[in-house]
Amino acid sequence: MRIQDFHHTLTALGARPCHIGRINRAWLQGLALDHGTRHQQSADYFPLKVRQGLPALSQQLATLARIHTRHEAADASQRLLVELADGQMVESVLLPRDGLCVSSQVGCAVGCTFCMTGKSGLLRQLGSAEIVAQVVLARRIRPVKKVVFMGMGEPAHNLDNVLEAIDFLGREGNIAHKNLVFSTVGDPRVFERLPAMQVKPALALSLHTTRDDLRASLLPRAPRISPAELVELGEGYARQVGYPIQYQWTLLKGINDSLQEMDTAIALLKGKYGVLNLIPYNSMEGDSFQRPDEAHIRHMKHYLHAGGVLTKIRDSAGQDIDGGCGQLRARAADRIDLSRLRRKAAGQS
Ligand SMILES: C[S@@+](CC[C@H](N)C(=O)[O-])C[C@H]1O[C@@H](n2cnc3c(N)ncnc32)[C@H](O)[C@@H]1O
Ligand code: SF4
Repeated sequence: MRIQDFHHTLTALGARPCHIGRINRAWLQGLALDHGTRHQQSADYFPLKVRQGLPALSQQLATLARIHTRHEAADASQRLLVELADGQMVESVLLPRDGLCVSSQVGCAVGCTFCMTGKSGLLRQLGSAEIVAQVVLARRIRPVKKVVFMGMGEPAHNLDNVLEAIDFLGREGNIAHKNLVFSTVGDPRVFERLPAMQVKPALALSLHTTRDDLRASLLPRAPRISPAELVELGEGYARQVGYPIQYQWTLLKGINDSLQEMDTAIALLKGKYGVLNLIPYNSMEGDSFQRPDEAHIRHMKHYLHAGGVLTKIRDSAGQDIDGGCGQLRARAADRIDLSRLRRKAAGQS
């Protein structure tokens, strides 16, 4: 379901923009849709037909997403396995300091070799209302002031829904535009659409290496844009919006953690309006990748810093609870007959 469908239904019931605005804000705060204010009860505010239609609409929104399981981690993050109306599952992660990581797709077509979400391929897109519903669920647990699109899926492959959700959260959801973070492997459409948005999100570019050939093998179905070109495009966007690009670098031992790689990263990123996030690989069962040793990761950070690149080490949240993107879902899917969900996604009975 898209947010615009929700709004069309309200308009058909006779709701005016001011009514729709109030209903939006109630939904986004996790309150009842007919929530009144201290000064004005809903009966005095909404037209009768709107009031009569709200219970059915509330029911529809409530079934968009519900918490299947909740896992609290030692680092104050919480992973939510969220069940959608058709039984598909996605992950949302409540991050420390009022952040939330949301999913934009069930599965992902890019197929990064180190990512659990990529293993299933794309099962289906999330509607914009399903993306926002993850924020609503999280807000019932604790405040959310930052939303990062770093959960399951490639936002650039579901642009209309993701941008609609960003616009809605930025206008009505009380979230600063720079606190909406669009994370992508990079796609020409991103650099056409984002600069034209009224709500311009911050951008995270999943770079992982400066080498074209290595990037092509790690991210097999990402658009073929060279790392140098990606950085140039990212720099243009960062200068336009006034907030830095976050370059993501999932650290894989012996693959993209050499000092030679760091030297080329310095050559590419020094002087750029960005920050490099080193994300130590979060291991999946039965794979061949490893994260580099702690001492090497710290050395890399200092080396990059000394070379003039602002660098941070970012562990995936909730290391003790299947912290890698897609791992919770994968475990649950082992238990709930994945093939049935695949048939459902393909529209077969
Ligand atoms: C899951 S992706 C979702 C957003 C988008 N598809 C992207 O790649 O930027 C968010 C980030 O998680 C990282 N990631 C995926 N699997 C990981 C793993 N096993 N360990 C560490 N980081 C991982 C990716 O490299 C990416 O930077
Ligand atoms: S890292 Fe991002 S683009 Fe790659 S498979 Fe995972 S979700 Fe998709």
